[in-house]
Amino acid sequence: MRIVLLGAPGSGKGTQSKLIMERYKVPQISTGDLLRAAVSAGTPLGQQAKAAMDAGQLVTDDIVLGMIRERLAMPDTQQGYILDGFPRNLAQAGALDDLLKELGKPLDVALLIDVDFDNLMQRLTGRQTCGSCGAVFNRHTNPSRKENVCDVCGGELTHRADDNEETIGKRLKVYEEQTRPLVQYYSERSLLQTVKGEGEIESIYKAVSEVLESCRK
Ligand SMILES: Nc1ncnc2c1ncn2[C@@H]1O[C@H](COP(=O)(O)OP(=O)(O)O)[C@@H](O)[C@H]1O
Repeated sequence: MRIVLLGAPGSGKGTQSKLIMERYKVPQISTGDLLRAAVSAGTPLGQQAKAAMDAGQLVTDDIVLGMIRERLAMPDTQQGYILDGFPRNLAQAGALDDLLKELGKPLDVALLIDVDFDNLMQRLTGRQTCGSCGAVFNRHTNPSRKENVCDVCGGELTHRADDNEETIGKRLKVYEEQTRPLVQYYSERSLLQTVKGEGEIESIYKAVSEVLESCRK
């Protein structure tokens, strides 16, 4: 199944992607993760991308499209994939359509995880990630947890470089201006499905999997 996951920063796309990946055995392709890996490896591409990422702006379409083109040529995407954080604007969506036309493998669904603005802000400002095992926590929603210690492995919790209040505001603005138009784009192509991304992770995932099952038929 070929899935585009849409949603603002903090909407839970990454969390839901991982659950979908386990169930459907398709890889999650996160342009954010690919870019962060390039930045920490210090590749030329990473060096180019870093400034835009730190400022909460989008990295240029050329860089991101090159990465996606390479990734979709890998054999593990034959049975499908989850695109998480891509496309992020109309130009990227058009380029993705062209690429998939070339490959003869169109998308099955664009799934929007819909979360209110206030909720997003709270989630993003409290987000902490374990440096050892990658688990994600929120100090607003589980304040009883020991400060900066991972519940899963005891590792140290860190903030993502772009999870500070100023950058968060910019990322949400970029989402509103550049990414939200994709909702209409996919709706016009009869590919859009929406689930509410508030409440328990498991109940959101239940709604997500119901949508995906209905798309498989
Ligand atoms: N498809 C993309 N196009 C341009 N820039 C991107 C794309 N995906 C990720 N980025 C860059 O990486 C940053 C982090 O992306 P991501 O991990 O998806 O974050 P978020 O949690 O804000 O959705 C973005 O703010 C942006 O600078």
